[in-house]
Amino acid sequence: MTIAVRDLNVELDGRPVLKGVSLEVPGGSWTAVIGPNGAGKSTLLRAILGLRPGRGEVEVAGTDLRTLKPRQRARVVAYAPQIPHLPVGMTVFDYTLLGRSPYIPHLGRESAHDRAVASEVLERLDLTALAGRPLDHLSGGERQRVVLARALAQQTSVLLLDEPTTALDIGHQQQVMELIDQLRLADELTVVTTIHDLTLAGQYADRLVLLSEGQVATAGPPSEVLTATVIAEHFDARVRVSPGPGGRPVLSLERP
Ligand SMILES: Nc1ncnc2c1ncn2[C@@H]1O[C@H](COP(=O)(O)OP(=O)(O)OP(=O)(O)O)[C@@H](O)[C@H]1O
Repeated sequence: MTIAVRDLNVELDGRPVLKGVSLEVPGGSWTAVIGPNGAGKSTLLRAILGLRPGRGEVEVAGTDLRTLKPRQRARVVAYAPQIPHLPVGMTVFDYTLLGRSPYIPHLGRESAHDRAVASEVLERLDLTALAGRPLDHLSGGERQRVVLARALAQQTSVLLLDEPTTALDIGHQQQVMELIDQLRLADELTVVTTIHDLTLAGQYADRLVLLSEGQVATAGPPSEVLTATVIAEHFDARVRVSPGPGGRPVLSLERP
């Protein structure tokens, strides 16, 4: 499912946060939205989801998600927010099962299939041992994977993930990124992630979109976007960029 954003402008508290943003994410591809703190990355994800009103067009497979009811929307797009609301006392399994809500009839109960999907997702994310644990008894990284589990349990064609790896150790970062990539290839998922780890973004995404002060500063394949000059200009950081696996750029910080 293609995502198309055209000339999107979003104001929050009367302040322009996104200014004339346009981007096209082809179906089955992975786009990483990068940029400094406060650039508007999370706002862009929420606008695609239809949760931030704005001027301009946002379409997923030709449909403006703002015109859909929440249940319909949740069958098309799954969203893992950066700071999720986690119900106190709810177990990991029940929280993951919430991802099946769009498929459960009103006043109905989840089916054996819904429970099987939730179990399978927990297994793939290495969370089976925590299934009965309350959410408030988890570490930050465990909680982050559970939020991703809930999103994956929705089995949508589009995944919007806001900083899915920030709290994860290096092994779980790799596991989560590999899993997203496998799902993308196997099920032709369209993925948009915000991500601060630029090397990780460059290793997995087909395309990077660099937001700066609410505007698209540059967009393209990782090797074109992740240059020392671009990073210095927009992040005020000194980095060395060397070719990594498959020619994809690897960044290392250089002390001034
Ligand atoms: N609900 C809100 N009301 C008013 N301003 C907001 C709101 N949410 C975010 N902002 C402002 O909008 C700008 C963009 O915020 P956003 O969260 O989209 O940035 P970001 O690029 O995701 O940042 P970060 O990398 O720090 O997560 C920031 O200046 C922020 O202070």
